[in-house]
Amino acid sequence: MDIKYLDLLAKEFPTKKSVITEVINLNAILALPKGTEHFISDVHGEFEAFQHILKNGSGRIRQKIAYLYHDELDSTEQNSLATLIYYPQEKINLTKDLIDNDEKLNDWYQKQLIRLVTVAQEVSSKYTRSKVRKAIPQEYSYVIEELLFTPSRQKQMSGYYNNVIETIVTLGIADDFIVEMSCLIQRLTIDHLHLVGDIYDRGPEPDKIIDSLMSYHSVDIQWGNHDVLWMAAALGSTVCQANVLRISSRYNNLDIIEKQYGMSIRFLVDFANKTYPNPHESFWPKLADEDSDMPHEKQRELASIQQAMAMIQFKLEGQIIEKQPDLNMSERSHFSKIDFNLYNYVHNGRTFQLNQQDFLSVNPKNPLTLTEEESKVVRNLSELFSLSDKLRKHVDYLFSVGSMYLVYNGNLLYHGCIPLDSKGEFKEFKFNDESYSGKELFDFFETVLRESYQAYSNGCKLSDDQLALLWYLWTGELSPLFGKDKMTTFERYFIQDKESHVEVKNPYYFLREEEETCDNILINFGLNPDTAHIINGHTPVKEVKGESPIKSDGKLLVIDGGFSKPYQSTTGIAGYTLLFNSYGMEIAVHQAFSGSDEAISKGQDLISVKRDIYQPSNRILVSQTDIGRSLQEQISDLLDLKTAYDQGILQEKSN
Ligand SMILES: O=P(O)(O)OC[C@H]1O[C@](O)(COP(=O)(O)O)[C@@H](O)[C@@H]1O
Ligand SMILES: [Mn+2]
Repeated sequence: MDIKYLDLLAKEFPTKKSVITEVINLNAILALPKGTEHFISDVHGEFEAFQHILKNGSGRIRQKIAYLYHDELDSTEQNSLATLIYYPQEKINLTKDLIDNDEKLNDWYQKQLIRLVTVAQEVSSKYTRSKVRKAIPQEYSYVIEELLFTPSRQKQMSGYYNNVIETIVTLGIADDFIVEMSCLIQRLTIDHLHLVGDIYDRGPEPDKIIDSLMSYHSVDIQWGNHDVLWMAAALGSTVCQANVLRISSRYNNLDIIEKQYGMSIRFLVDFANKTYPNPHESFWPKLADEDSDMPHEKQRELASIQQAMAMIQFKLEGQIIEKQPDLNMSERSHFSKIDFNLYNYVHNGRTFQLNQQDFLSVNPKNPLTLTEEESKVVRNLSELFSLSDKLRKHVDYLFSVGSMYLVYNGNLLYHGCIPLDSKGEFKEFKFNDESYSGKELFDFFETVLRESYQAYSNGCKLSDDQLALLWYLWTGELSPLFGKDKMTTFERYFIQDKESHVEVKNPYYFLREEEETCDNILINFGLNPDTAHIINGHTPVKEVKGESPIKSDGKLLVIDGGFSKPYQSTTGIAGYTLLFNSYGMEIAVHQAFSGSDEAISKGQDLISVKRDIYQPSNRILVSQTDIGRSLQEQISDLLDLKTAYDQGILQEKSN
């Protein structure tokens, strides 16, 4: 090994003894069971449901409780302990309301504390002490360490536990202590979280999801089409900004724009009210059940905004399509194709009649040109997007932990698809005389995104190519994040005939049922098809129609979390998440989440079934993971350093 590198390493390990200690420590870590990976996708702004699944580790905590307490506690008591761990403060408050006798309450506290310590011991058992120590909150570190690290039998017998726990209750810090212990259990149950895309759109609180991810202990993100739409909007893409505003008004989520991201869009509301005061019914907002009694006038205003933004969107999209023939999307430049005398347009030899004639902001002679007022709206919006510090912070975060795909512990993770032709060959996307397919296509778009981010961070405007490609990622036929032949937004607004609304999925979505397809993909990404899995988000699994999230005999797993309330009628249940721990992989099936209040009062996890994907014959150890491989490299470097000390090439430094 390079002597310069050894010299550097020697600064951290100046003596032979310190080298040996570290080698023993790292070797011990390699022999531990692998940590639990948790995969979640398509959370679509549903913060509460997302939090619930984070808190319960997709049922993992409830499993641990069942394992520890199957003899001692019945299922209701086990649920109650689980709820305490997920929502400690709320559960304490609820209990205080129910128990008005101090003695009984103290008794309750003591019981719960002992149970929490037992669960915490169980979930910390597969980590080194040093890792657990780092996760323990400062305030009670001494007591928690004392309770966790000393053999429980011995202490239970001597009454030691009861004594410590009694003191906690007498000192009046039991509430705090329970909260800290519960958070520690949550923290230790999941070692690493993968979010397989689509944090944004449809639901009300994507910003809170990102905030909670930012404080989560270990996470990566595979960008979804909706995430990239917001990232591109933040980087100054006006066409993506128009899409974001259109979708936000469609789902009554303008508060995200105005309150959370601090953009004051009064000018847009005024413009929309004036330009489209009587919007067509197809622009009416999609409301959550709890908002269904929204006053008509407010709904009308949202529809006006949606229509005004849709018109701007279709113009800007048409402009990009005409400027960039390489996108191969001329069919999607709708306004250029409309006959504004007959209000119809011809597509594939068929004439489609439009369902409305309200094109008040469109000049039939120059249908793609923004009016002066629209230009002003676009300029103002663009400025607002560039000024939002919070959005900027969130997008910085998405770039820092996110990517188009990820290879992690021998598995391949991506949101959408690998575009294929009907024979299963990788489809080529041609742009500026270059062709990209398979992994190269993902890498190409990743570079486009990162270079655009760099340019924007340096205060530069994005190039036309960059702007075109970012928008294409959202909606283009060969976008690995989208995976359909077209996005029929225009048709759904303007054409009655439902046939025109169909979006045809890329052949990938039926070919992924076959092992050969999955093997080809895995090989293309440099993975071993005999052991690797593909983890895929994006498409709701239609369980009601008999579809399974497990494809190709378990090689590919679709884990659309089905969080999005407006889509739950399609899926039949809410959706799926995945766990990968030292015993193998299992899919958790979730029922629709009806709010944390209900979860607390009913004490239910809403996870109905677990399906095993694969179970290796032996437990998987850290040595078999990516981290394990890097620890093995560190050990080998340290052994080189030891040899250098042994042979006198380097001198030990005593301090
Ligand atoms: O139901 P909406 O809001 O009109 O959205 C439909 C659009 O969303 C998409 O399904 C994309 O969103 P997803 O990534 O969540 O599937 C498009 O294919 C479709 O045109
Ligand atoms: Mn998606």
